[in-house]
Formats: sequence, C-alpha cells, structure tokens
Amino acid sequence: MKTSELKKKIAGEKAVDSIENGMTIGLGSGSTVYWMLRKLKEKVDSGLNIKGIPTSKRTEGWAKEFGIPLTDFSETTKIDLAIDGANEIDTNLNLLKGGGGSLVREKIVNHLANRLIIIADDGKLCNQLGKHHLPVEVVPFGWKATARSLEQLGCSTTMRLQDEQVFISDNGNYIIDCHFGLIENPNKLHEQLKLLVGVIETGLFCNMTDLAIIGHEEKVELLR
Ligand SMILES: O=C[C@H](O)[C@H](O)[C@H](O)COP(=O)(O)O
Repeated sequence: MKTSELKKKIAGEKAVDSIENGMTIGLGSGSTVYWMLRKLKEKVDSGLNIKGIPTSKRTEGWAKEFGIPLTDFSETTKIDLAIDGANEIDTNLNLLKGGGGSLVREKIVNHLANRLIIIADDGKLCNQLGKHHLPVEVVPFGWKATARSLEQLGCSTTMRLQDEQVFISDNGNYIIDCHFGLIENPNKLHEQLKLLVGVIETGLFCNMTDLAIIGHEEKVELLR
C-alpha cells in the first residue's frame, strides 16, 4: 500500500473508536472516509447498532456494499457524530473541502452533527488554507455570470470537468474551482462568497471541527 494511503487508513480506522452503540453517524466523503467505512463494517458485523447518513452517492454505495445501515432526513434530523475528510486543515482546524465535489451534502450533515471529527493524512495540514483550489457549487443557470462575480472577489476560476465533460454534483449543480491563493480570512471569504447570487455553497468549513485525526506513517495525531 502507498504511504499516503496507509496514513489515510490509520486516521480512518482510529475515528471508528469514537462511534458508540445507538448513534446516528454522518458519513463523509472521499478516500479517507473509505477506510473508516471498512473498519465500521467490521464493528457492524460484530453487532454495533448504528445508522449512517451518507454525504455522497459514492459513500452511499460503499455503505450499502459494506452492509452499514443507512437512514435519511425523513427519519431523523439528529446526527450524533459526523466523520469526514478534508483537502486542507489549517492550524485553527478550519477546512478546505470539496475536492471530490461533495461539499453541499457534507456541509449540511456536518453542520447538523453534534460533533465533527475530521480524518486526514498529514499532507493535508497547512498554516493557511488556499494552496488547493477552492470549490464553489453553483446553480447551472447563468453560471458564467456567477463565475464573473466570483472573479470580482479576486480569484481566477475553472469550471470543474470530469472526463472532459462538465462535472455535475450529486445535487445536479456545477462546481467552479476558485484560485485565490492563500486565504487570509477563511470565514470572511466564505461569507462574501455566500452572498453572491447563484452560489449554493463553498468548500470552506470554518469553526466546525471538534477533533482532527491525522495519520502519520506510524502514528496518529489528535488535534483539537
Ligand atoms: O468532496 C470531497 C470531500 O470534501 C472529501 O472529504 C475531500 O476531498 C477529502 O478527500 P480525500 O480523503 O480523498 O483526500
């Protein structure tokens, strides 16, 4: 296994220790979450009684494959714990997310959760967010105008593509990747972006993380 994958596995598996019987769990998205789900499967197979709310169709597919029971917002709006990945984590545990395009559902689930645990390899740690492009989900109608509004806030933009086609999110929307460079004040930028007509959500997750579990080569680090 590649070192980066091993670090994700270490972090993902550690997070499962925080899951207790009877909990409703927000199931995040991405390759680190995959390892968490694999470990959770073992616990479920041994009798752990939980329900998961997936934040993407991909996670939903994995959870079903692993036999992890699922629920949705028609049954409950109470989420005890959410476990999710991140593309960047700064020293205040603010996050840049959405590299896989799942930011809207992640934001909804993580926001509702009583507790949010972020799992990541040590390559995701940074002093300041913004090395990675910032994903912003937008309504397809008028997206070029929305991209221009985004650019007026000081970034260049790229329309997210997949296999040379426009990437469509699980919610049927487009994602515009914004290149701001290092972000001075993530919370302020998030608020400015949210005010733009056509913007649905941003990949900035500020003041939400309770615990970050970071996988290193031979250990896990806990950041609070
Ligand atoms: O949209 C995707 C999510 O925000 C992921 O949690 C994020 O991209 C991290 O994914 P990975 O664990 O694969 O690096």
